Amino acid sequence: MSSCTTSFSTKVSPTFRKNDIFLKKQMLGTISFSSKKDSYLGFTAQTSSQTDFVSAMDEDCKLELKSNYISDGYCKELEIAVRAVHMACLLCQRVQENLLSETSEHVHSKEDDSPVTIADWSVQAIVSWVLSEAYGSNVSIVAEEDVEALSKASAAGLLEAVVRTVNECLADAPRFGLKGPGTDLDAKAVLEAISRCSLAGARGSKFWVLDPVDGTLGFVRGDQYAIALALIEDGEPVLGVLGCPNYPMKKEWLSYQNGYRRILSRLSSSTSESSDRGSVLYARKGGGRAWMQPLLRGESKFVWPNAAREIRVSSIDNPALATFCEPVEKANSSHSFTAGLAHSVGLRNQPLRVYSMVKYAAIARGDAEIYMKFARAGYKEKIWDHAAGVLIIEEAGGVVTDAGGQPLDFSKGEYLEGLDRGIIACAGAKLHETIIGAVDASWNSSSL
Ligand SMILES: Nc1ncnc2c1ncn2[C@@H]1O[C@H](COP(=O)(O)OS(=O)(=O)O)[C@@H](OP(=O)(O)O)[C@H]1O
Ligand SMILES: [Mg+2]
Ligand SMILES: [Mg+2]
Ligand SMILES: [Mg+2]
Repeated sequence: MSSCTTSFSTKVSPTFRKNDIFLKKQMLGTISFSSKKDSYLGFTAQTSSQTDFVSAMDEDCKLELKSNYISDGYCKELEIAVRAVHMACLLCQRVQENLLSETSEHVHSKEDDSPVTIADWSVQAIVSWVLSEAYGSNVSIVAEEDVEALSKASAAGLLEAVVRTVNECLADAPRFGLKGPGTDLDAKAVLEAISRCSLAGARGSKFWVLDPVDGTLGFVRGDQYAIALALIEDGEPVLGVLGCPNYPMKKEWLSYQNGYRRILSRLSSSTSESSDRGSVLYARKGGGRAWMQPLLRGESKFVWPNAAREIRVSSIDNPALATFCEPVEKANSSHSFTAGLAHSVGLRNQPLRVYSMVKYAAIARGDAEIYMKFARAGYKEKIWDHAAGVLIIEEAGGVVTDAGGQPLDFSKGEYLEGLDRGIIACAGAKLHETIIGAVDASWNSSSL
């Protein structure tokens, strides 16, 4: 992604021609004419910098493109977010391999008994540091982890491991076309980077949302997990990046359940296969397009830029042929309710139980058609568990709502307030309607 492509249309004089733009825009790379209907001209523009593009168009062409471009843009933000997530994926792969080989690393329990590891804190530090370098230390980020446990005197060894992991990862920054810190970050700088990501520190209507490791349980069990970064503006995700370090470009290994650990250890010892071990998905709001990149190999000389492939949701709309995903843990979503619902709509395939937002990735990539999550009454879904996945599915052609058919509301702080019963993501509107109808039909007789 050394440059960014954006599409838009604008009203111009009927005599305006493609060459008028080409002649004046050498600095922009290419602008190609896509359609001319009445007095509207469609463009696809490739540019390396949002600012160049906007100012050049204004100056030379006298077109009012500024607001158009900015609302369709997020070009620079996406570029940085994708690179930060790639770095985070490699960090997590290294930590997970260490966990699996049972050498050193620690898994801790939070107050709600959920796990947290050095990968969760380290990724949060990395992403926070990269975004702060790009946008200043006032950048607004809301993320899952805090530094309470890490700052205790008894956690000195843990903090040391996090600082070491962060610095190892930042040393790799130039491979991703990013500038590293020059000298290693000390513990204070790492703690600062982590604690900067708080709801209290999120100013204004535009902020980043980060789940440094989603599906930490899957991560510590040597299975699927994701790194999820999104940008929210005016209550809606406008950019989403999902790093899936154990979800290769090829889909086969996704459905390999019961024994993922063995697959992983084989992959890490095999150079040819490990080159296709993970993927990073991303999208910007409004373009109707989403992409996927292979993860760079940890040890190789392969450097940025990385090639991307466009992804699209599945075209299957017949429940009998569809596959549905759901959380692995019964405690996180009712398996009995979805089993009844699956039966009622004629879903025949076994549910694909996968940890983390990899479920959203599976729908966006066309590897499954339906994702359902019905948490127990009283549980409030967090924005970082959904923002990136929702946008990527929508831009890849899918539909995501609550069980009442309403869009998820990212405008009320840390939680998805007002969520009706559960979350339903589908490859298309027809399947979505079917599932929503079935939830209504079976809800009252359920014990949820
Ligand atoms: N009780 C309860 N109900 C519903 N959801 C909960 C619950 N507790 C936690 N969480 C959140 O679920 C996130 C993991 O979701 P998954 O879909 O990966 O679930 S599962 O691990 O496959 O069962 C997980 O995200 P991470 O903490 O990032 O792993 C939690 O935010
Ligand atoms: Mg967690
Ligand atoms: Mg999560
Ligand atoms: Mg998490």
